[in-house]
This record gives sequence, C-alpha cells and structure tokens, in this order.
Amino acid sequence: MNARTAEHSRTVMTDLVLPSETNPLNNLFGGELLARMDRAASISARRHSRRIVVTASVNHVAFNKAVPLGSVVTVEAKVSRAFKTSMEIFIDVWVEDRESGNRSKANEAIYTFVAVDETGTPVAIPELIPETDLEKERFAAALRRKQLSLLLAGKIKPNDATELKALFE
Ligand SMILES: CC(=O)SCCNC(=O)CCNC(=O)[C@H](O)C(C)(C)COP(=O)(O)OP(=O)(O)OC[C@H]1O[C@@H](n2cnc3c(N)ncnc32)[C@H](O)[C@@H]1OP(=O)(O)O
Repeated sequence: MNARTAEHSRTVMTDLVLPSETNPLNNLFGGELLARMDRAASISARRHSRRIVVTASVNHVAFNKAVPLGSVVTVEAKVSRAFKTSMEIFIDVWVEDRESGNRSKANEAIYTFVAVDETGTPVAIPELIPETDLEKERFAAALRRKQLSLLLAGKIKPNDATELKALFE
C-alpha cells in the first residue's frame, strides 16, 4: 500500500451561516459546526484511505470564537496521522471578514476515523507522510492523543498509555 502525503487528504468546505443554523444569540449552533467538521473530516479520511470510513471518536473540540449569522465559514480538514486502521484528522475552522476578506481562525477539532470494509470490519490503510513543520508537529503528537482517547474510552489500561506516561517521567 503506497504511503500518501497529508496534503493529499486536504479537504476544504466553505459555506454561509444561515438563520436556521444559529442559536438565540444569532451565532452558529455548535451542533451544526460539529456536523460540518464531521463531513469535511470524513471526506479527508476517505481521500487518504480510499475506503468506507466511520467516525470513531471526537477527541477534541474548542469553540473559541462565536461565528455570527451571515459569516462565511471555511472548514479545512487533513489527516494528521494514519495508524493501522484508524486516522487522526485535524480540522481548522476559519471565518472570513466581510470587508477585508481576511481569514481568522475561529475553532479547531480533532476527530478519529476508522476505515472499514462492507461488513464494518476495520481494514488496513496506507501510511501518512507529513511534510510541513505543522504536519510533522501534529503527526508527532498524534500517538499521545490516540492513547488518551483509548484510555478515556476504557479501551486500554493506564500502563499501556506509554506516550502519556512519558509526559510525567
Ligand atoms: C461517517 C460517519 O459519521 S459514521 C457514523 C458514526 N460512526 C459510527 O457509526 C461508527 C460506529 N463504531 C464502529 O463501527 C466501531 O466501533 C469502529 C469501527 C469505529 C471500531 O471498531 P472496533 O471493534 O473497536 O475495532 P478495533 O478495536 O479494532 O479498533 C479499530 C481502530 O480504531 C481505533 N479506535 C477505536 N476506538 C477509538 C477511540 N475511541 N479513539 C481513538 N481510536 C479508537 C483503535 O485503536 C484501532 O486503531 P488502529 O487499528 O489504527 O490501531
């Protein structure tokens, strides 16, 4: 299986914030943003693996900045590391200023997707090659995040979270 670059999986989705997608403060509803991020991450995971992919976990979400009604929102997803059958996807959310056109970072999230066959059984995926400094940084920390997610889900024992333990040694 040929390794693929992180850039190969880059997925960019740009859309408006409509009235039906806002909360009582007229800002984008959190669940709507989660759905947009899930869609972009799913396409990104599919581009890397060329397989059916399912969301296994939402590892991290930060709603740092409210996104007002009418905003132009860009969701950018990229695979940050591929393991055996699972992939970590980093999602950056940008909002475009109407007058200047400048983009500012509003939110970010990290999702885990698993590639599966037609019966839903996990299948092996290609390795990921990080190229830029940011891609390399995210790649390096991904194993630690995977162990944290598995630990919180009760799927590994604390002793098996070697990367996490190393932080405290
Ligand atoms: C596109 C969509 O939105 S689909 C809708 C939402 N998602 C779903 O319906 C998925 C439902 N869940 C499932 O089908 C299963 O739980 C799966 C396929 C995600 C995992 O199946 P499991 O039987 O747990 O498989 P298994 O234990 O072999 O894990 C598969 C991989 O997922 C990883 N994984 C499983 N759970 C987690 C988790 N909570 N956090 C991080 N990684 C996880 C495992 O570490 C393993 O990774 P690796 O092979 O790269 O080392």
